[in-house]
Amino acid sequence: MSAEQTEALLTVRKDIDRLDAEILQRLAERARCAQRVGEIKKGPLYRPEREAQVLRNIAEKNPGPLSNEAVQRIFREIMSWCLALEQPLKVAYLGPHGTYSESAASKHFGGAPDLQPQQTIDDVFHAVEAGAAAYGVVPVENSTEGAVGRTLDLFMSGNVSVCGEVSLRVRQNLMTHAADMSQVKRIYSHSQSLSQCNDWLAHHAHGIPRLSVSSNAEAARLAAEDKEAAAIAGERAAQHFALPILHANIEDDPNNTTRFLVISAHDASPSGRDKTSIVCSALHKPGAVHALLQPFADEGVSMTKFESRPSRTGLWEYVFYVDVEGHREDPAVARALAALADRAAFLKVLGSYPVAAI
Ligand SMILES: O=C(O)C(=O)C[C@]1(C(=O)O)C=C[C@@H](O)C=C1
Repeated sequence: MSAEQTEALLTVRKDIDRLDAEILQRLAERARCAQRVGEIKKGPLYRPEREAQVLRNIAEKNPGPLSNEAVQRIFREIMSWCLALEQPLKVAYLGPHGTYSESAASKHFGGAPDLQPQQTIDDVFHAVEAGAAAYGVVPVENSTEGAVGRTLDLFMSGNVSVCGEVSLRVRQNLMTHAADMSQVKRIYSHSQSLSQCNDWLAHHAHGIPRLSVSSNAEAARLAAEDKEAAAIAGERAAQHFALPILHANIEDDPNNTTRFLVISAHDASPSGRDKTSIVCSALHKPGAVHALLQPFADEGVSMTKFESRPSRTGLWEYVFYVDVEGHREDPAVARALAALADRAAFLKVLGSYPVAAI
């Protein structure tokens, strides 16, 4: 580097040091404000609707050159650590360490909460119902694989509300200590991940046995112990088990996305851009399903999801999981829900929550 370049670099770094000191002072002021809010507030300290508003506001005011996603992720962390000053959060998720559910929990709550891995989706519901964790994160649908049936069934029988959603772009990677595919004798993964990589496996791993295990993280753990094995899992699992990624992004669908819901004892207040999730059942007669959903059309409320599942109670043949745009307190949504309650054999409002901001 020339003397001139060294000089220029020193000047810019001085600016960076000065700005960092200013940011730090501002962060301290912001954290003290959050502490004051915590003293004033009644009820739960975590406010999903307020966090969504802050994140949307940040994207609107972003002057660049950092992307909206970049600044939102930074502010996600700032709020996470400010909230931790008010109250440290416990969040249960479908473990073990390294799963996509863990990534979803971090994406939604930031780095501050105590993330508690659970063995099954049932355990996540139980942890929240028993109050062992204030919040839980459960997978609900994947763009390639469809609905996660167990989660839907537990919403029907369980006693929790939905207070948030997280959308996670799911990238699958083949990770192994083997030097190349010719040395790989078996491939472990969760059955859903194996089927998300069907085409890639047919072309690059033809004839290698695929072994389905309880989670991608478990697959990575097994591959870390066996030089002839590979796992298909996310980057987080590769990092956790120090497994080299031999082939990255091997999912067949370039837009492979999993949606998670955040569960707790309460739902969220209106944020201005919300969704409401319900589960309902129609009376057993012709045209009943059409009639059931008519109130949404009448009130101009858009449906963003409709999923039917065989009822497990024996009382009704099918139950329907429906997401609509808007909060249950919005007048049009409230009227539609009241009309639906009149004609449904069964209705449970799972909760209203902000549309995922990041
Ligand atoms: O506004 C509040 O209620 C706060 O507690 C502050 C704050 C924030 O840092 O902006 C922190 C936690 C809440 O979940 C929402 C927002």
